[in-house]
Amino acid sequence: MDDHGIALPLSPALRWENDADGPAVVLLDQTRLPAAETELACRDVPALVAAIQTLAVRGAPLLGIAGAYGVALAAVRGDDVEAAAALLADARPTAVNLAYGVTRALAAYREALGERGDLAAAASVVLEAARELHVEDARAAARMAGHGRGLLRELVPGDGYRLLTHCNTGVLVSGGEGTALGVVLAAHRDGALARLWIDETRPLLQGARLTAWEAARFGMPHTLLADNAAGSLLASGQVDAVLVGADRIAADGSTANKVGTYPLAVLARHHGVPFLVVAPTTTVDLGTPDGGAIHVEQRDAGEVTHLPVAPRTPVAPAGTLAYNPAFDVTPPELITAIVTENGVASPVNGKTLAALVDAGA
Ligand SMILES: CSC[C@H]1O[C@H](OP(=O)(O)O)[C@H](O)[C@@H]1O
Repeated sequence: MDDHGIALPLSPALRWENDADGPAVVLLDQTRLPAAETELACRDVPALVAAIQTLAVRGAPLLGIAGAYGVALAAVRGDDVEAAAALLADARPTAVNLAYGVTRALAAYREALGERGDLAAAASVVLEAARELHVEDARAAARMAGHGRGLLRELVPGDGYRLLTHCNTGVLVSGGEGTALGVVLAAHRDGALARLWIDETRPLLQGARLTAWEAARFGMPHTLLADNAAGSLLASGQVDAVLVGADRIAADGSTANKVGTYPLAVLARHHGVPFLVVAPTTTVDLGTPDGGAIHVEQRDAGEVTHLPVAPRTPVAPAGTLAYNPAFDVTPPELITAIVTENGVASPVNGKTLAALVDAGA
């Protein structure tokens, strides 16, 4: 429930548990989807860090929530909370939300400990801080969906939207119903979604494995495509808008998102198709001035040379070198609008973006 007593749809991707086996951050293991829906109970911070690094839990807003619960897990266990927070914040570099969630939880812990000097009391305070972030993100997801559906009504004549998305941005990245896919879901619930085109999103196939799984669960009309087919699809006139998420939005509106987003933005601009980024203001990092200052995570070559699902069949000869940036950066001039829980920034620039961040302060 949110603070107005309104039932908020909380994501199935992550929950806190403290049962006979002790405290745990319980995840829907995203490395096993779509073949299996299995839970992964992280009972200490090293296990949660490993889950973050293997993308058992992933997606910027959800990483922030996981990081905050990780600090709470260390506190409840009586571990070194400062050391645990450092491990969590460094688990993945690009999504600003992870460091944000960890920092916010750690600040709550430090304040409580300073005031009361009581570890148990501080542990309950930081757990409540994690829960607050969780609900805030679910509320932000609902508000982004509202702003996004309004923008689509302005941009796309009639109903029957044909929307293209990249990677995965639904319940599996959120405390609630997601970012970009949350907007698509709202359009679907309005009866306005004719087709969701899903980029498979090499190399880890978040689109094929996760977005198609979410679209099927919600009954959305959807079609999967190889990333390389997006250009001819846009050229064919079958896409009314492209919607993507974000991992870090710099102060000038430059946006880091899953690799393949930047070429999609160039294609969308070339074909005159609106390109929308949907992200909560916790993904905006006014301390990072522009795209060149964003640290893009480089990941293991094995993710490119092997399929991402068991038995991880090699698709290249042994010893093949691979270039595997997890993200790329789209400049603000290629982005039609950034949709946040506080409203829409368009044109995308430092002024319109800062106004949305300030609106939530
Ligand atoms: C809206 S957060 C989802 C965002 O995170 C994904 O990256 P990863 O799967 O590596 O966590 C991708 O960039 C999505 O757009």
